Amino acid sequence: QRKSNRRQGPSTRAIHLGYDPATANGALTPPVYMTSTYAFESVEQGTEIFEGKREGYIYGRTKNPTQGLLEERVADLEGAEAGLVVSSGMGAISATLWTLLKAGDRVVADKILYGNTFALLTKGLTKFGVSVELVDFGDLQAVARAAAGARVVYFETPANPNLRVIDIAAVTGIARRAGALSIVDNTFATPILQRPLELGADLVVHSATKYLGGHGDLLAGVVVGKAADIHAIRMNGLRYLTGAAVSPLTAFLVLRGLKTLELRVLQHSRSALAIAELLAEHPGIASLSYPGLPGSPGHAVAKGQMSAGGGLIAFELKGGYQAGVAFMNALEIASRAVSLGDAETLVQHPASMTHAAYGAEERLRHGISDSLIRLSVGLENIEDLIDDIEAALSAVP
Ligand SMILES: C/C=C(/N=C/c1c(COP(=O)(O)O)cnc(C)c1O)C(=O)O
Repeated sequence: QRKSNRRQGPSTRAIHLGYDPATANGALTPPVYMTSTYAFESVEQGTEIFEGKREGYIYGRTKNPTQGLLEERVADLEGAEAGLVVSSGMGAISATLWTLLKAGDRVVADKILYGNTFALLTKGLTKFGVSVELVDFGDLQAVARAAAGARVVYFETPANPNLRVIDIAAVTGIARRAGALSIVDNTFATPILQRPLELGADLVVHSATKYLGGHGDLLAGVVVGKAADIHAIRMNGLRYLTGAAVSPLTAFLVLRGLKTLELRVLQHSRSALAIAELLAEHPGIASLSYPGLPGSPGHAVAKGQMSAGGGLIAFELKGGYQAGVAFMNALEIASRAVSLGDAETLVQHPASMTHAAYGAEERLRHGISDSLIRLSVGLENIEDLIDDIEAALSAVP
């Protein structure tokens, strides 16, 4: 019997919750159920499971024991009743939105989103009669005006790619008062640094491809929230709207990633802060955005909802686009690659890569400049990263 009934920390829960080796021949790590279907003891048993009268597994597109343990652990980390894991972040976002929305509904979303989320909203949902209104979520009056009559209010914070920070409690409060559901994409911060459900959000989505998996070796997506909502997204959004089922092997790899999530996110944050401080002092930097840095645009709001700044930094060089390209091409440890949250440091050019879906005019209107650089700070030793960045900065003509 434990001395205190204190709640265990996130790492302890991410490593131990919901699995007892005694249930699997003593295997310390959970089995990977590589099966597409499940045998019933009798027709009657199968019928009862289909009817939902009896717990059980039917077919790999909706449920799997390895996936289920991961869903339990991610939901626990986010403080959610339930979770659903699918095959990519876009799979989680589309399964969620297709389940909640029908023709005639309206979505209010922040203007700064991952490029393909922007495309799903503006080019995907609108084809089926859903209207989408992009609003500056920094202007709470504008959000309140737009949220009236909306079905969903959707945003990322910190947002991809310029690390814009949005006040979760303020925006989710506006959504609730308007009778709209609020959905927050928590990919950049992770539940280690911020838990939007505790701040009023109804649903949280993740690209588990990023920090949750943490090793650049998989694609997966997550949505967590109330059990009834997650059940509906599983049985509609996953089962027949998207079919975006995750591989049990991938679920096992994300389970493995979760064991070090806290360690990694705190290390990413320490290294990113050290690099942000270096860039803030560098004469060649024109603009810098890092939620954990005093003076950075979203720092005041970030301090109220994030326990550290995370691993992403967005900045521009004084020489604009050309200087940015020269800098990125001169890096030797950082890889020129999209994605983020990997052990490897990654650098990319949003305007021509992750946010090309916006188009040049929309990018400018939404504050994604052609000279913006997005840096995902990895787990390499910080001295090596600083040497690499300083050398690349001095290589800029
Ligand atoms: C190449 C991918 C990048 N991002 C993706 C992403 C997704 C979509 O997640 P999947 O890629 O479908 O797992 C959802 N939500 C956020 C905040 C994201 O950044 C990238 O920016 O570099």
